[in-house]
Amino acid sequence: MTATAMRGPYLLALDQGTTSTRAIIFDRAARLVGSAQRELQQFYPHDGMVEHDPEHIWADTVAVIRKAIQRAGLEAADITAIGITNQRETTLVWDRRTGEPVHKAIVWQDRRTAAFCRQLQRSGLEPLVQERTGLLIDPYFCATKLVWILDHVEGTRARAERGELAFGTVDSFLLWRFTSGRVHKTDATNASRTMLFDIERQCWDDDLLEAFNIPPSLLPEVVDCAGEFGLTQRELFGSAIAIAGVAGDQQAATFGQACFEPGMLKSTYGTGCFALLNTGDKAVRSTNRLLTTVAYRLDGRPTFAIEGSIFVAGAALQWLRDELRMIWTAAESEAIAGSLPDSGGVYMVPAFTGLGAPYWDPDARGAIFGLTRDTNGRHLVRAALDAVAYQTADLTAAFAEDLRHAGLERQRADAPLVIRVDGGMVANNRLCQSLADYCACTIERPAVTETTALGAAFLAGLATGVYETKADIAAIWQRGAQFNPELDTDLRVAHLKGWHDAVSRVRSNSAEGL
Ligand SMILES: Nc1ncnc2c1ncn2[C@@H]1O[C@H](COP(=O)(O)OP(=O)(O)O)[C@@H](O)[C@H]1O
Ligand SMILES: O=P(O)(O)OC[C@H](O)CO
Repeated sequence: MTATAMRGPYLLALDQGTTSTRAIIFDRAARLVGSAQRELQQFYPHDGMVEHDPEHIWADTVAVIRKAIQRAGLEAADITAIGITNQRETTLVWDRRTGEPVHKAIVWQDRRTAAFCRQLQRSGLEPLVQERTGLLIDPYFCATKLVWILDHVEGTRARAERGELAFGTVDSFLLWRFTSGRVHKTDATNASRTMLFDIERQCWDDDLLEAFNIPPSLLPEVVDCAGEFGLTQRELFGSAIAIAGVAGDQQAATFGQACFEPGMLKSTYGTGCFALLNTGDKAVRSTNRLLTTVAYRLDGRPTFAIEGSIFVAGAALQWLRDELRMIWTAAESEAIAGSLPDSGGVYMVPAFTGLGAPYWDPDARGAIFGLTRDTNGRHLVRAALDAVAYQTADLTAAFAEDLRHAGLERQRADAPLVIRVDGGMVANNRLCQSLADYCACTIERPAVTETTALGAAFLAGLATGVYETKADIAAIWQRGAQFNPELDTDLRVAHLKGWHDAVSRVRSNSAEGL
């Protein structure tokens, strides 16, 4: 269907992700009307360091929005509102007067503060961090990255103390630029990833700010995910557009998947994998080292989630493609892996940047086990896909236990756990089947798999009356495909055991195990 055959209102989602920046325009029924995308340059200045250029992020943002509007055959005035969604935890500091960043953005994957985090753990700060923020001490989150900038970029601490600088995640930086410095805000989901935000009281935490020695004047105001975030400067797109929604990308995907009820679970498979389980108005504390986070906040009321974050999912296939040159495209992994009954006893633990949930081991490194004389490239491809499924199975086991502890078991104990999946990898049917097999649950793939962008559009639509309630949005969500477990239970148990043996051998303290 062409844009002209469709009718407004139109919502524009800006999805600023780790590897690319996308603008997607949806109509009210979540049909895609126009889109544009730009790859984002990655900087690896040193082992374990990952940076982005904030000026690239800004230039790409403006360019993809203009292009998407043009491709949709629309004008800025036709867009009801913009929803912003972004790679989370990536940390920026800029000058309040000029808007100029003082350093490149330090990306969520960056491990430069690993030693500092170990020192903080030894100092006994972790229980306070867990209680207030729902997080664990890890280089992943903003706080230690921000401290690094204040301590390593000459003059920044003094300038911060004089109130001259602003800190924010990518959403805040974009809001600042869109509004020419008039708005310094973030939403509660992005704030909940900083390690400085009290998720129960929904405010910045003075004790943590003091412990990290962070001047409060740096911080943005924290607001709901749907509301008034200001207008884009008129010169940018021809006329001003209202910004009416903001959420971190994994939370936006949760919203785009219409996971509005406690017990609903989504898992997104891109560079990494991030699974969020809605726990309603209760901030459930994990007994399995999962994170407690804000899923979304509307009308001042937070809805919480527990989250399992896996750092490497699709990135393992990129590695097979770019470094080992075993495949030409990630997509061909489906046929290659599907040509084998299993990985032939080969296990790949893709801990390239350490292990995330539930292990949280920044010093673990990747390994391949079980090689024999007849192992070939196809086994490695299968092992890479299976590793994504095994890691998800670790998360679902942890989710199930946490729910039991919290007395939040699914409404019907005999109903299979359902995971709504999305992200670039889930085009792969072999992966979806392995997810169903190893997690022993039903996998639902929506008709629209751009759920991150869709979630941001939904939030902007809620704020502007395009949708009246979340129920309107839930009615739009449609299943595209379903996968059910087919693997024999004994094989499932044996393969998971093989995986856990492999994981225990890459742990930096291998005695710890799971
Ligand atoms: N058909 C496929 N099978 C397996 N992996 C895929 C497939 N298509 C894309 N990928 C992987 O998905 C990732 C891209 O997904 P995307 O959601 O765009 O990621 P991100 O938002 O993290 O940049 C890449 O790592 C790529 O290797
Ligand atoms: O940009 P993505 O899709 O790789 O997501 C990154 C996450 O938000 C990191 O927490």
